[in-house]
Amino acid sequence: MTTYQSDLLRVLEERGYIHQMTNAEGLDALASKQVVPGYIGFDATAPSLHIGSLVQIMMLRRLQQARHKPIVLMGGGTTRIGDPTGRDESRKMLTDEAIEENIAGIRTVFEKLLTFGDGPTDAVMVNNNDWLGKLGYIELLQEVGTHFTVNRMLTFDSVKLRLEREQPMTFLEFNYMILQGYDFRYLAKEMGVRLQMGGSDQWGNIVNGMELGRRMDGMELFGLTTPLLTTADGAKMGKTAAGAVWLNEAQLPSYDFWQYWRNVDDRDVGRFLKLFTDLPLDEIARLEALEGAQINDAKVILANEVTALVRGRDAARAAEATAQETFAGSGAGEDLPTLSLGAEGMRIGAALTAIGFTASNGEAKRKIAEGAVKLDDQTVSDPGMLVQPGAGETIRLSLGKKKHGLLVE
Ligand SMILES: Nc1ncnc2c1ncn2[C@@H]1O[C@H](COP(=O)(O)OP(=O)(O)OP(=O)(O)O)[C@@H](O)[C@H]1O
Ligand SMILES: N[C@@H](Cc1ccc(O)cc1)C(=O)O
Repeated sequence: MTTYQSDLLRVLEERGYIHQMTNAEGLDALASKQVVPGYIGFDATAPSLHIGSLVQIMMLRRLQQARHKPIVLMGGGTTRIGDPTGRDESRKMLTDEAIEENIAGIRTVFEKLLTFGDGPTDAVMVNNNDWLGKLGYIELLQEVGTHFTVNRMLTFDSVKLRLEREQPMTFLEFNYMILQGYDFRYLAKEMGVRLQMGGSDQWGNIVNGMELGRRMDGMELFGLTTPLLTTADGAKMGKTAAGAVWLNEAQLPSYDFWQYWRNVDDRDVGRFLKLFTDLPLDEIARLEALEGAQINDAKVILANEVTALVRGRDAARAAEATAQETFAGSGAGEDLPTLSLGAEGMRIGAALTAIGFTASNGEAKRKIAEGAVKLDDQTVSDPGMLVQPGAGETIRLSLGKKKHGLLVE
Protein backbone atom coordinates (compact mmCIF):
# COMPACT_ATOMS: atom_id res chain seq x y z
CA MET A 1 0.00 0.00 0.00
CA THR A 2 1.38 3.42 -0.96
CA THR A 3 1.66 6.12 1.68
CA TYR A 4 0.00 9.26 0.47
CA GLN A 5 0.50 12.76 1.88
CA SER A 6 -3.01 13.99 1.19
CA ASP A 7 -6.04 13.03 3.28
CA LEU A 8 -7.94 12.57 0.04
CA LEU A 9 -5.84 9.80 -1.48
CA ARG A 10 -5.18 8.19 1.89
CA VAL A 11 -8.90 7.85 2.59
CA LEU A 12 -9.75 6.74 -0.95
CA GLU A 13 -7.10 4.05 -0.82
CA GLU A 14 -7.89 2.82 2.71
CA ARG A 15 -11.57 2.52 1.90
CA GLY A 16 -11.12 0.69 -1.41
CA TYR A 17 -12.11 3.28 -4.02
CA ILE A 18 -9.00 3.29 -6.19
CA HIS A 19 -8.66 1.20 -9.34
CA GLN A 20 -6.52 3.37 -11.65
CA MET A 21 -5.04 6.84 -11.39
CA THR A 22 -3.07 9.07 -13.70
CA ASN A 23 0.01 10.62 -12.06
CA ALA A 24 -0.81 9.64 -8.48
CA GLU A 25 2.13 11.60 -7.09
CA GLY A 26 1.10 14.77 -8.85
CA LEU A 27 -2.48 14.49 -7.63
CA ASP A 28 -1.31 13.70 -4.10
CA ALA A 29 0.90 16.80 -4.07
CA LEU A 30 -1.90 18.98 -5.44
CA ALA A 31 -4.47 17.69 -2.93
CA SER A 32 -2.01 18.32 -0.05
CA LYS A 33 -1.68 21.98 -0.86
CA GLN A 34 -4.97 23.25 -2.31
CA VAL A 35 -8.68 22.64 -2.68
CA VAL A 36 -9.12 20.34 -5.68
CA PRO A 37 -12.39 20.70 -7.58
CA GLY A 38 -13.27 17.23 -8.88
CA TYR A 39 -16.21 16.04 -10.96
CA ILE A 40 -18.18 12.92 -11.82
CA GLY A 41 -20.78 12.82 -14.59
CA PHE A 42 -24.08 10.91 -14.52
CA ASP A 43 -26.20 10.40 -17.59
CA ALA A 44 -29.95 10.64 -17.17
CA THR A 45 -30.86 7.22 -18.60
CA ALA A 46 -33.36 6.35 -15.80
CA PRO A 47 -35.39 8.27 -13.20
CA SER A 48 -33.06 7.16 -10.41
CA LEU A 49 -29.43 6.14 -9.98
CA HIS A 50 -28.69 2.71 -8.50
CA ILE A 51 -26.22 1.38 -5.95
CA GLY A 52 -23.48 0.92 -8.60
CA SER A 53 -23.46 4.70 -9.00
CA LEU A 54 -23.58 5.05 -5.21
CA VAL A 55 -19.86 4.16 -5.23
CA GLN A 56 -19.33 7.30 -7.28
CA ILE A 57 -21.56 9.49 -5.14
CA MET A 58 -19.77 8.28 -2.00
CA MET A 59 -16.47 9.20 -3.64
CA LEU A 60 -17.73 12.76 -4.13
CA ARG A 61 -18.70 12.69 -0.44
CA ARG A 62 -15.16 11.59 0.51
CA LEU A 63 -13.79 14.40 -1.66
CA GLN A 64 -15.88 16.90 0.30
CA GLN A 65 -15.01 15.31 3.66
CA ALA A 66 -11.33 15.78 2.73
CA ARG A 67 -12.10 19.51 2.19
CA HIS A 68 -12.13 19.53 -1.60
CA LYS A 69 -14.90 20.62 -3.96
CA PRO A 70 -17.33 18.12 -5.54
CA ILE A 71 -18.92 18.97 -8.87
CA VAL A 72 -21.89 16.81 -9.89
CA LEU A 73 -22.43 16.82 -13.64
CA MET A 74 -25.86 15.90 -14.97
CA GLY A 75 -25.46 14.63 -18.51
CA GLY A 76 -28.42 16.47 -20.03
CA GLY A 77 -26.40 16.82 -23.27
CA THR A 78 -24.50 13.51 -23.32
CA THR A 79 -27.66 11.48 -22.60
CA ARG A 80 -28.85 12.65 -26.03
CA ILE A 81 -25.85 10.83 -27.54
CA GLY A 82 -25.71 7.71 -25.29
CA ASP A 83 -22.42 6.37 -23.90
CA PRO A 84 -21.46 3.24 -25.87
CA THR A 85 -19.01 2.19 -23.09
CA GLY A 86 -19.50 -1.43 -22.09
CA ARG A 87 -22.56 -1.92 -24.28
CA ASP A 88 -23.15 -4.22 -27.22
CA GLU A 89 -26.04 -2.22 -28.58
CA SER A 90 -26.98 1.42 -29.05
CA ARG A 91 -29.12 2.92 -26.33
CA LYS A 92 -32.67 3.79 -27.17
CA MET A 93 -33.20 7.50 -27.77
CA LEU A 94 -34.90 9.40 -24.98
CA THR A 95 -37.11 12.40 -25.61
CA ASP A 96 -36.05 15.77 -24.15
CA GLU A 97 -38.96 15.54 -21.70
CA ALA A 98 -37.88 12.10 -20.49
CA ILE A 99 -34.32 13.36 -19.95
CA GLU A 100 -35.60 16.35 -17.96
CA GLU A 101 -37.77 14.10 -15.83
CA ASN A 102 -34.91 11.70 -15.22
CA ILE A 103 -32.64 14.56 -14.15
CA ALA A 104 -35.29 15.80 -11.72
CA GLY A 105 -35.43 12.30 -10.19
CA ILE A 106 -31.68 11.68 -10.09
CA ARG A 107 -30.65 15.00 -8.56
CA THR A 108 -32.61 14.54 -5.30
CA VAL A 109 -30.22 11.93 -3.89
CA PHE A 110 -27.19 14.22 -4.09
CA GLU A 111 -28.74 16.70 -1.65
CA LYS A 112 -28.73 13.97 1.01
CA LEU A 113 -25.10 13.01 0.57
CA LEU A 114 -23.38 16.30 -0.27
CA THR A 115 -23.55 19.85 1.08
CA PHE A 116 -24.36 22.31 -1.69
CA GLY A 117 -23.68 26.07 -1.61
CA ASP A 118 -21.29 28.86 -2.57
CA GLY A 119 -18.41 28.13 -0.18
CA PRO A 120 -15.00 26.90 -1.40
CA THR A 121 -15.70 23.26 -0.62
CA ASP A 122 -19.46 23.32 -1.22
CA ALA A 123 -20.82 21.01 -3.89
CA VAL A 124 -22.12 22.40 -7.17
CA MET A 125 -24.39 20.77 -9.75
CA VAL A 126 -24.03 21.53 -13.47
CA ASN A 127 -25.75 20.25 -16.59
CA ASN A 128 -23.63 19.71 -19.70
CA ASN A 129 -26.56 20.55 -21.96
CA ASP A 130 -25.89 24.18 -20.97
CA TRP A 131 -22.68 24.19 -23.01
CA LEU A 132 -22.89 21.15 -25.32
CA GLY A 133 -26.35 22.24 -26.48
CA LYS A 134 -24.90 25.53 -27.76
CA LEU A 135 -22.00 24.06 -29.71
CA GLY A 136 -22.20 24.46 -33.49
CA TYR A 137 -21.11 21.46 -35.56
CA ILE A 138 -18.46 23.27 -37.61
CA GLU A 139 -17.14 24.98 -34.50
CA LEU A 140 -16.90 21.67 -32.64
CA LEU A 141 -15.11 19.98 -35.53
CA GLN A 142 -12.64 22.83 -35.86
CA GLU A 143 -12.01 23.46 -32.21
CA VAL A 144 -12.02 19.92 -30.85
CA GLY A 145 -12.10 17.52 -33.79
CA THR A 146 -8.60 18.50 -34.83
CA HIS A 147 -7.25 17.15 -31.53
CA PHE A 148 -8.64 13.65 -31.95
CA THR A 149 -7.34 11.15 -34.47
CA VAL A 150 -9.69 8.46 -35.68
CA ASN A 151 -6.74 6.06 -35.38
CA ARG A 152 -6.58 6.60 -31.63
CA MET A 153 -10.36 6.71 -31.16
CA LEU A 154 -10.55 3.24 -32.63
CA THR A 155 -8.22 1.90 -29.95
CA PHE A 156 -10.52 2.68 -26.99
CA ASP A 157 -12.43 -0.26 -25.56
CA SER A 158 -15.82 1.41 -26.03
CA VAL A 159 -15.22 1.35 -29.81
CA LYS A 160 -12.83 -1.56 -30.21
CA LEU A 161 -15.06 -4.14 -28.53
CA ARG A 162 -18.05 -3.25 -30.71
CA LEU A 163 -15.95 -3.54 -33.85
CA GLU A 164 -14.40 -6.82 -32.74
CA ARG A 165 -17.85 -8.26 -32.07
CA GLU A 166 -19.07 -6.88 -35.39
CA GLN A 167 -21.84 -5.00 -33.61
CA PRO A 168 -22.80 -1.74 -35.29
CA MET A 169 -21.67 1.53 -33.75
CA THR A 170 -23.42 4.63 -35.03
CA PHE A 171 -21.55 7.81 -35.82
CA LEU A 172 -23.60 9.47 -33.08
CA GLU A 173 -22.20 7.13 -30.41
CA PHE A 174 -18.70 7.37 -31.86
CA ASN A 175 -18.78 11.06 -30.88
CA TYR A 176 -19.56 10.40 -27.22
CA MET A 177 -15.94 10.38 -26.04
CA ILE A 178 -15.29 13.71 -27.73
CA LEU A 179 -18.16 15.33 -25.86
CA GLN A 180 -17.19 13.88 -22.47
CA GLY A 181 -13.64 15.04 -23.23
CA TYR A 182 -14.96 18.49 -24.04
CA ASP A 183 -16.78 18.59 -20.68
CA PHE A 184 -13.60 17.99 -18.70
CA ARG A 185 -11.72 20.67 -20.56
CA TYR A 186 -14.69 23.08 -20.28
CA LEU A 187 -15.04 22.56 -16.51
CA ALA A 188 -11.29 22.95 -16.08
CA LYS A 189 -11.36 26.31 -17.84
CA GLU A 190 -14.60 27.63 -16.39
CA MET A 191 -14.53 26.22 -12.85
CA GLY A 192 -10.92 25.24 -12.20
CA VAL A 193 -11.78 21.50 -12.15
CA ARG A 194 -8.59 19.39 -12.04
CA LEU A 195 -9.89 15.88 -11.44
CA GLN A 196 -12.45 13.61 -13.08
CA MET A 197 -13.52 10.39 -11.40
CA GLY A 198 -15.82 7.52 -12.38
CA GLY A 199 -16.13 3.74 -12.59
CA SER A 200 -13.30 1.85 -14.33
CA ASP A 201 -15.38 1.66 -17.52
CA GLN A 202 -15.01 5.44 -17.80
CA TRP A 203 -11.21 5.38 -18.05
CA GLY A 204 -11.05 5.98 -21.81
CA ASN A 205 -13.51 8.88 -21.68
CA ILE A 206 -11.59 10.46 -18.79
CA VAL A 207 -8.19 10.11 -20.47
CA ASN A 208 -9.56 11.75 -23.62
CA GLY A 209 -10.57 14.84 -21.64
CA MET A 210 -7.18 15.03 -19.94
CA GLU A 211 -5.42 14.92 -23.29
CA LEU A 212 -7.71 17.55 -24.75
CA GLY A 213 -6.98 19.90 -21.82
CA ARG A 214 -3.27 19.39 -22.31
CA ARG A 215 -3.37 19.89 -26.09
CA MET A 216 -5.67 22.92 -26.11
CA ASP A 217 -4.57 24.76 -22.96
CA GLY A 218 -1.42 23.05 -21.70
CA MET A 219 -3.28 22.17 -18.47
CA GLU A 220 -2.44 19.15 -16.33
CA LEU A 221 -5.66 17.33 -15.44
CA PHE A 222 -6.02 14.15 -13.37
CA GLY A 223 -8.16 11.03 -13.63
CA LEU A 224 -9.12 8.43 -11.06
CA THR A 225 -11.37 5.40 -11.44
CA THR A 226 -12.95 2.99 -8.95
CA PRO A 227 -13.17 -0.73 -9.50
CA LEU A 228 -16.45 -1.69 -11.12
CA LEU A 229 -18.01 -3.33 -8.14
CA THR A 230 -19.34 -6.81 -8.26
CA THR A 231 -20.88 -8.77 -5.40
CA ALA A 232 -19.05 -11.77 -3.95
CA ASP A 233 -20.91 -14.00 -6.41
CA GLY A 234 -19.62 -12.00 -9.38
CA ALA A 235 -22.70 -10.01 -10.44
CA LYS A 236 -22.22 -6.31 -11.39
CA MET A 237 -23.45 -4.34 -8.42
CA GLY A 238 -26.62 -2.50 -8.93
CA LYS A 239 -28.67 -5.08 -10.71
CA THR A 240 -30.33 -8.10 -9.13
CA ALA A 241 -32.52 -10.82 -10.63
CA ALA A 242 -35.54 -8.62 -10.02
CA GLY A 243 -33.92 -5.42 -11.40
CA ALA A 244 -31.64 -2.65 -10.17
CA VAL A 245 -31.32 -1.62 -6.53
CA TRP A 246 -32.53 1.95 -7.03
CA LEU A 247 -31.57 4.83 -4.78
CA ASN A 248 -34.92 6.63 -5.01
CA GLU A 249 -37.92 5.64 -2.92
CA ALA A 250 -40.24 5.97 -5.94
CA GLN A 251 -38.39 3.12 -7.68
CA LEU A 252 -37.70 0.96 -4.61
CA PRO A 253 -39.41 1.13 -1.19
CA SER A 254 -37.04 1.79 1.73
CA TYR A 255 -37.85 -1.58 3.27
CA ASP A 256 -36.56 -3.40 0.15
CA PHE A 257 -33.54 -1.10 -0.01
CA TRP A 258 -32.76 -1.91 3.63
CA GLN A 259 -33.29 -5.64 3.00
CA TYR A 260 -30.77 -5.63 0.14
CA TRP A 261 -28.01 -4.55 2.52
CA ARG A 262 -29.25 -6.79 5.34
CA ASN A 263 -28.92 -9.80 3.04
CA VAL A 264 -25.52 -9.20 1.41
CA ASP A 265 -23.05 -12.06 1.25
CA ASP A 266 -20.89 -12.42 4.41
CA ARG A 267 -17.79 -11.80 2.29
CA ASP A 268 -19.05 -8.37 1.19
CA VAL A 269 -19.76 -6.90 4.63
CA GLY A 270 -16.37 -5.29 5.32
CA ARG A 271 -15.89 -3.97 1.79
CA PHE A 272 -19.37 -2.44 1.69
CA LEU A 273 -19.06 -0.87 5.15
CA LYS A 274 -15.91 0.91 3.97
CA LEU A 275 -17.37 2.12 0.69
CA PHE A 276 -20.93 2.95 1.66
CA THR A 277 -20.87 4.16 5.29
CA ASP A 278 -19.01 6.80 7.28
CA LEU A 279 -18.19 4.40 10.13
CA PRO A 280 -14.53 4.65 11.23
CA LEU A 281 -12.17 1.97 9.97
CA ASP A 282 -11.43 0.49 13.40
CA GLU A 283 -15.15 -0.02 14.00
CA ILE A 284 -15.45 -1.65 10.56
CA ALA A 285 -12.50 -3.93 11.34
CA ARG A 286 -14.34 -5.10 14.47
CA LEU A 287 -17.58 -5.68 12.57
CA GLU A 288 -16.06 -7.57 9.68
CA ALA A 289 -14.26 -9.90 12.06
CA LEU A 290 -17.59 -11.11 13.47
CA GLU A 291 -18.43 -14.68 12.60
CA GLY A 292 -21.33 -17.08 12.52
CA ALA A 293 -24.69 -15.62 13.50
CA GLN A 294 -23.03 -12.42 14.74
CA ILE A 295 -22.16 -11.32 11.22
CA ASN A 296 -25.89 -10.63 10.90
CA ASP A 297 -25.51 -7.83 13.47
CA ALA A 298 -22.89 -6.27 11.19
CA LYS A 299 -25.30 -6.56 8.26
CA VAL A 300 -28.05 -4.80 10.23
CA ILE A 301 -25.59 -1.98 10.98
CA LEU A 302 -24.66 -1.85 7.28
CA ALA A 303 -28.35 -1.71 6.31
CA ASN A 304 -29.11 0.97 8.89
CA GLU A 305 -26.15 3.16 7.96
CA VAL A 306 -26.61 3.04 4.19
CA THR A 307 -30.38 3.47 4.42
CA ALA A 308 -29.91 6.43 6.79
CA LEU A 309 -27.49 8.10 4.35
CA VAL A 310 -29.59 7.55 1.24
CA ARG A 311 -33.16 7.58 2.62
CA GLY A 312 -32.83 9.29 6.01
CA ARG A 313 -32.56 8.00 9.58
CA ASP A 314 -36.35 7.66 9.99
CA ALA A 315 -36.61 5.39 6.96
CA ALA A 316 -33.80 3.23 8.33
CA ARG A 317 -35.51 2.92 11.72
CA ALA A 318 -38.88 2.08 10.16
CA ALA A 319 -37.32 -0.59 7.94
CA GLU A 320 -35.46 -2.19 10.82
CA ALA A 321 -38.63 -2.22 12.95
CA THR A 322 -40.60 -3.82 10.10
CA ALA A 323 -37.94 -6.48 9.65
CA GLN A 324 -37.98 -7.27 13.34
CA GLU A 325 -41.76 -7.60 13.37
CA THR A 326 -41.79 -9.68 10.21
CA PHE A 327 -39.15 -12.10 11.36
CA ALA A 328 -40.52 -12.31 14.87
CA GLY A 329 -43.61 -13.58 13.04
CA SER A 330 -45.88 -11.05 14.71
CA GLY A 331 -47.90 -10.00 11.72
CA ALA A 332 -47.53 -7.42 9.02
CA GLY A 333 -45.18 -4.49 9.55
CA GLU A 334 -46.24 -1.09 8.31
CA ASP A 335 -43.36 -0.58 5.97
CA LEU A 336 -43.72 -3.65 3.72
CA PRO A 337 -44.24 -3.05 0.01
CA THR A 338 -47.95 -3.00 -0.74
CA LEU A 339 -49.69 -3.82 -4.01
CA SER A 340 -53.29 -2.95 -4.84
CA LEU A 341 -54.89 -5.64 -6.99
CA GLY A 342 -58.18 -3.87 -7.71
CA ALA A 343 -61.64 -5.39 -7.29
CA GLU A 344 -61.00 -8.04 -9.96
CA GLY A 345 -57.84 -9.33 -8.23
CA MET A 346 -54.72 -10.69 -9.98
CA ARG A 347 -53.09 -14.06 -10.74
CA ILE A 348 -50.44 -14.92 -8.15
CA GLY A 349 -47.65 -15.08 -10.79
CA ALA A 350 -48.45 -11.60 -12.08
CA ALA A 351 -48.70 -10.25 -8.52
CA LEU A 352 -45.18 -11.55 -7.68
CA THR A 353 -43.77 -9.70 -10.67
CA ALA A 354 -45.85 -6.55 -10.16
CA ILE A 355 -44.64 -6.19 -6.56
CA GLY A 356 -41.03 -6.62 -7.79
CA PHE A 357 -40.19 -9.99 -6.20
CA THR A 358 -39.61 -11.69 -9.56
CA ALA A 359 -38.38 -10.31 -12.87
CA SER A 360 -40.87 -12.15 -15.07
CA ASN A 361 -43.89 -14.41 -14.93
CA GLY A 362 -41.60 -17.29 -15.93
CA GLU A 363 -39.47 -16.72 -12.85
CA ALA A 364 -42.64 -16.43 -10.72
CA LYS A 365 -43.82 -19.82 -12.02
CA ARG A 366 -40.49 -21.42 -11.16
CA LYS A 367 -40.56 -20.01 -7.64
CA ILE A 368 -44.08 -21.33 -7.14
CA ALA A 369 -43.02 -24.77 -8.44
CA GLU A 370 -40.12 -24.70 -5.93
CA GLY A 371 -42.64 -24.14 -3.11
CA ALA A 372 -41.07 -20.78 -2.25
CA VAL A 373 -44.26 -18.68 -2.44
CA LYS A 374 -46.74 -18.27 0.43
CA LEU A 375 -49.96 -16.39 0.98
CA ASP A 376 -50.61 -15.75 4.67
CA ASP A 377 -48.10 -18.53 5.45
CA GLN A 378 -49.84 -21.11 3.19
CA THR A 379 -47.65 -22.47 0.37
CA VAL A 380 -49.06 -21.74 -3.08
CA SER A 381 -48.82 -24.47 -5.73
CA ASP A 382 -50.97 -23.12 -8.59
CA PRO A 383 -49.35 -20.28 -10.60
CA GLY A 384 -52.75 -19.46 -12.09
CA MET A 385 -54.38 -18.93 -8.70
CA LEU A 386 -56.45 -15.75 -8.50
CA VAL A 387 -55.71 -13.55 -5.49
CA GLN A 388 -58.63 -11.31 -4.61
CA PRO A 389 -58.47 -9.50 -1.27
CA GLY A 390 -61.87 -8.24 -0.07
CA ALA A 391 -62.46 -4.61 0.91
CA GLY A 392 -60.29 -3.77 3.93
CA GLU A 393 -58.57 -7.20 3.81
CA THR A 394 -54.76 -7.56 3.71
CA ILE A 395 -53.06 -10.72 2.46
CA ARG A 396 -49.40 -11.29 3.21
CA LEU A 397 -47.33 -12.46 0.23
CA SER A 398 -43.93 -14.07 0.90
CA LEU A 399 -41.18 -15.26 -1.42
CA GLY A 400 -38.67 -17.39 0.47
CA LYS A 401 -37.80 -16.27 3.97
CA LYS A 402 -36.76 -12.77 3.12
CA LYS A 403 -39.23 -11.10 0.79
CA HIS A 404 -42.58 -10.08 2.20
CA GLY A 405 -45.27 -7.76 0.89
CA LEU A 406 -48.91 -6.94 1.38
CA LEU A 407 -51.72 -7.43 -1.12
CA VAL A 408 -54.83 -5.27 -0.82
CA GLU A 409 -57.88 -4.67 -2.97
N1 LIG B 1 -21.15 -1.62 -10.22
C1 LIG B 1 -20.54 -0.45 -10.29
N2 LIG B 1 -19.41 -0.22 -9.56
C2 LIG B 1 -18.78 0.97 -9.62
N3 LIG B 1 -19.18 1.99 -10.38
C3 LIG B 1 -20.28 1.82 -11.13
C4 LIG B 1 -21.03 0.60 -11.13
N4 LIG B 1 -22.10 0.73 -11.97
C5 LIG B 1 -22.01 1.98 -12.48
N5 LIG B 1 -20.91 2.64 -12.00
C6 LIG B 1 -20.42 4.00 -12.31
O1 LIG B 1 -21.45 4.92 -12.00
C7 LIG B 1 -21.41 6.02 -12.91
C8 LIG B 1 -22.76 6.15 -13.54
O2 LIG B 1 -23.00 5.02 -14.32
P1 LIG B 1 -24.34 4.69 -15.05
O3 LIG B 1 -25.45 5.46 -14.44
O4 LIG B 1 -24.08 4.82 -16.50
O5 LIG B 1 -24.48 3.17 -14.59
P2 LIG B 1 -24.71 1.88 -15.45
O6 LIG B 1 -25.33 0.85 -14.58
O7 LIG B 1 -23.40 1.51 -16.09
O8 LIG B 1 -25.78 2.41 -16.47
P3 LIG B 1 -26.37 1.68 -17.69
O9 LIG B 1 -26.95 0.38 -17.20
O10 LIG B 1 -27.41 2.68 -18.15
O11 LIG B 1 -25.21 1.52 -18.63
C9 LIG B 1 -20.26 5.70 -13.90
O12 LIG B 1 -19.09 6.38 -13.45
C10 LIG B 1 -20.10 4.21 -13.79
O13 LIG B 1 -18.78 3.82 -14.07
N1 LIG C 1 -20.28 8.69 -19.53
C1 LIG C 1 -20.67 8.69 -18.15
C2 LIG C 1 -21.45 9.91 -17.76
C3 LIG C 1 -20.70 11.20 -17.99
C4 LIG C 1 -21.20 12.17 -18.87
C5 LIG C 1 -20.52 13.35 -19.11
C6 LIG C 1 -19.31 13.58 -18.45
O1 LIG C 1 -18.63 14.74 -18.68
C7 LIG C 1 -18.80 12.65 -17.56
C8 LIG C 1 -19.49 11.44 -17.34
C9 LIG C 1 -21.52 7.42 -17.85
O2 LIG C 1 -22.06 6.86 -18.74
O3 LIG C 1 -21.65 7.04 -16.74
